[in-house]
Amino acid sequence: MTFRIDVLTIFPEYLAPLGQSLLGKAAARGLVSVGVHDLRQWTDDVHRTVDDSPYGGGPGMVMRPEPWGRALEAVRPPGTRLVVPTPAGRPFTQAVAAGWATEPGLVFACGRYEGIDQRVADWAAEGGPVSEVSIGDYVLAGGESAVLVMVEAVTRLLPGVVGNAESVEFDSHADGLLEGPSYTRPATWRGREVPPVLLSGDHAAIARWRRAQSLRRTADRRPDLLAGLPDGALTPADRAA
Ligand SMILES: COc1ccc2nc(C(=O)O)sc2c1
Repeated sequence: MTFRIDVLTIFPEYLAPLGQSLLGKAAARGLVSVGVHDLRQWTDDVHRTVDDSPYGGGPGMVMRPEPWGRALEAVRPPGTRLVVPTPAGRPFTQAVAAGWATEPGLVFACGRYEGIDQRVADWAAEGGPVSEVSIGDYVLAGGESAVLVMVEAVTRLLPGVVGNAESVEFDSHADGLLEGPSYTRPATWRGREVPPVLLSGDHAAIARWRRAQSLRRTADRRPDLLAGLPDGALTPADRAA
């Protein structure tokens, strides 16, 4: 089953990286298909206008609803989730990415200026799920960077995209915790040793050590993740770590 991604933007060249590396290989293998569309195709004036002044006054410009309505009618398969990156969105998380990866595809609407007329998302909700999401507590100039982030997070979870499926399973956030430290050769580098347990061949001890490191790093860097774990996620051994 090919996962279909469509992106609507006034800066299609910004999404060129979607054709590279991991996603490029996945597309070449038919796992993913990507369409990037210039919103101005659906404008209705000689100047190809996509923005206008905000009702009620205020700084900046708002993206007009008409081009978006026509573009979404042309591009969005019925029932497909519409994702609208916005600083006012719900958090985009690994769990959200995992959920979206089980769907047939996604359509992304990249805002610019002060955002898209709210009636577009409200109207689009009549034709399928709409997710207004943010990739973090900072403000970008537009949705394009956020789309690159979200497309990468989602597509790497699709079956067959990442070579070693196990590596996805042990990613940071995959189990709600941060990944612990990783090491490779040489065993000693500039006077620094690799933790001996990793050279011991004792796989049970290595697994315990890695879990303890993951818990310690999460408690230190992201205590909010620990607080958000479901009941029973931490074993007695975890609590003793
Ligand atoms: C106008 O469109 C925007 C502007 C800023 C912005 N910032 C985002 C974020 O996720 O931080 S998404 C997004 C979309």
